[in-house]
Amino acid sequence: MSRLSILRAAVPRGIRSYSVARSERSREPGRELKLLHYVYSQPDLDAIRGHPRKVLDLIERFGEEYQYHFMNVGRPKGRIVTDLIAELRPQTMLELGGYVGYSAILFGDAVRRNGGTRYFSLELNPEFAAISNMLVELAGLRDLVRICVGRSDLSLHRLYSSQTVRHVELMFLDHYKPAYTSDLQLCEQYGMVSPGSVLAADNVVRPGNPPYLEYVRSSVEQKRQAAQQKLQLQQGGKNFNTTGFSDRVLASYMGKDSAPAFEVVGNPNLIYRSELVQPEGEDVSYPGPSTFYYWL
Ligand SMILES: C[S@@+](CC[C@H](N)C(=O)[O-])C[C@H]1O[C@@H](n2cnc3c(N)ncnc32)[C@H](O)[C@@H]1O
Repeated sequence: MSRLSILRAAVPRGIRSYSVARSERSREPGRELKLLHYVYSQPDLDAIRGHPRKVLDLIERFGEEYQYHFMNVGRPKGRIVTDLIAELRPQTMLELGGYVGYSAILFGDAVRRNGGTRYFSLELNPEFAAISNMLVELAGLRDLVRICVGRSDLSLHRLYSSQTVRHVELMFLDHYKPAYTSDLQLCEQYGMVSPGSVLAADNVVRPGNPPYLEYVRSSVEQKRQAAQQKLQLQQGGKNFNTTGFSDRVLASYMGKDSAPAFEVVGNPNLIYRSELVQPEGEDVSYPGPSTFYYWL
């Protein structure tokens, strides 16, 4: 089960604990396409059409019935983000890593119910993006959710330079772990992430994301020094900081030899405020807590 953390500009929340059911679910290749067939072969498809919750229920039911593992954010962590959406009422929300659309449907629906108008789901894998698109369509969220196919840094650059998105109100990070920091820095450099932005990042404690946590917890002075050092060494942002990641994480999605598309140092003057929040759990056997960070 994946983890999630949230960064936000608001009153800190309390610490809650939660755990996640562990099971030996299959990671068989092609299960995502099977999911699409399963959903679209439902006899009561017309009753499902236009109902985001029913589409989410089907995604969950398919995984449970066939013991397939899907990398969806799921309900406990999802609830924390939907609570954030209800509180912040963002007009526009972005997610990095859309997979088959579970979070886009869950959060896109919440954005719409809270008066928002746009949800951008950035997904690297064109097959996942296509599946997501079809599920978003079925959920009746086509007008709100836009799926951007390709690597997140290029999509962020395109969204910024086309003036489609100038300020990130709420962003959900759930993609290639080493890209969390470089994508955040890219958003900072463009001014898309600025005071008032709220970031929710999954998996920062387990399997962990030490560079990201270090970056957002650093002081302005520390970040200025790091930025200067980076520029002096002419390392720029062309390498992902891979410190503390397992080989498995580095090899996932983009691959261990991948690099960010842009040389950026971010905006060291931004101050983030973070707080650990653990969502309420389901299964005490799960060995570690999930964490949520709130940033200002
Ligand atoms: C954990 S899944 C996302 C789950 C989804 N947020 C949900 O809860 O339904 C991670 C996804 O990020 C995508 N991904 C990985 N690296 C990416 C990148 N650099 N840009 C865009 N998407 C990426 C993967 O293809 C995968 O579909």
